[in-house]
Amino acid sequence: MAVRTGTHVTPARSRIDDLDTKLIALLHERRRISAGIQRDRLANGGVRTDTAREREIFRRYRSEFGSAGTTLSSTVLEICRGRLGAERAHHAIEPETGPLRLGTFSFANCGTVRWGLADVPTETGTPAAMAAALLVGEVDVAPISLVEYLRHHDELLALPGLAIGSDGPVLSCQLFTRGPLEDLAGGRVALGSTSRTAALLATVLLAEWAGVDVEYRVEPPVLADMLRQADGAVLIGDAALAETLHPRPGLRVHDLGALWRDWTGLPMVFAVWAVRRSTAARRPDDVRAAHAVLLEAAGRGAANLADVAESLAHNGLFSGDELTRYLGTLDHSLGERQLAGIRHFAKLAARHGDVAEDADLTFFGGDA
Ligand SMILES: C=C(O[C@@H]1C=C(C(=O)O)C=C[C@H]1O)C(=O)O
Repeated sequence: MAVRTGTHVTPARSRIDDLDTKLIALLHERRRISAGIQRDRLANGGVRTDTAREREIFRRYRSEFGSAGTTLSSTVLEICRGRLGAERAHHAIEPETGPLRLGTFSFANCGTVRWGLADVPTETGTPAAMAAALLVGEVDVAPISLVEYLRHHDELLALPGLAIGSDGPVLSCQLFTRGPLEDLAGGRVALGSTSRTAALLATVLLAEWAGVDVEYRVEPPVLADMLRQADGAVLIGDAALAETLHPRPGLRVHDLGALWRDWTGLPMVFAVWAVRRSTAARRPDDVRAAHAVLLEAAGRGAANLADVAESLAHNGLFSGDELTRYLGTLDHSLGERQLAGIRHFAKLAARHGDVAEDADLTFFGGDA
């Protein structure tokens, strides 16, 4: 189908539409074939999926497209065989020895921990890529979006004392609109595809606090494109921070951490650190050691925020002062108030149908 801009059809756009049509048809075909293979595997007494094979697929996409390839392959697999199910955790491929593989987010929100980790090798990626890597066993201990944790709570354990959140403004989980929130009623909000928690928080806040009914669409996290088709947009990470520190004229920036605290009086936790239950059961001492390394790294980073900020400023996106302010705003703690925030959010999330009623945090070591 051709797309019209003004009165004339753009040939390049119509080629893109053709390609999307073909990609969608290919995905349908892939899903049909995959369903047949899954049926055969189950009929022969096997499990529905083959983790080694899926890892091969992840690697292939990753070698083509980097961390976006990991996200893409996890989405392709999700379309073809359903969500990552409990059965796969038991089949994640895990080395029995050697150091556990640590993950962090590529965003500045992990800057403090990354700086503290210094030479400890880590994998970095977007929250979506890290969630996929943790669930399929490509990393062992990594931060994960709170919503992804809650969706997979029966496969994961959270690490005590470490999170990514805020007790008030967060600066990097934002809803951008042209007018007041009430004006969104009956309109459309684009949700950046890198986000799970902020996206769900925005939908909860708009429905339950602002009382507006809105249509949602997941879009690539590029603000200008998102707002071309929608009245509001949710962004996270460095892109959100940049659009907050240097706002576009005419746009209103609603800080989701601040809205949540105004509404509930509680801090918001956007991500926690987690380990697969299977890894925790098989290598408890190694997980304990990795946990200690992470807590120490976070502490060392927090005690040297100006240096952390300088190291991050080298990428040229933000100044050292901006980063010092941002890193000081983030809350990496996971105490009683943060847990109360998580539980309150989990209840609201369940009401909106995105996480199970019984989803809760279970901690490695059995405490908070
Ligand atoms: C504070 C942040 O929290 C994050 C928000 C996430 C989400 O919305 O799913 C996931 C991980 C964190 O990166 C941020 O993105 O800056």
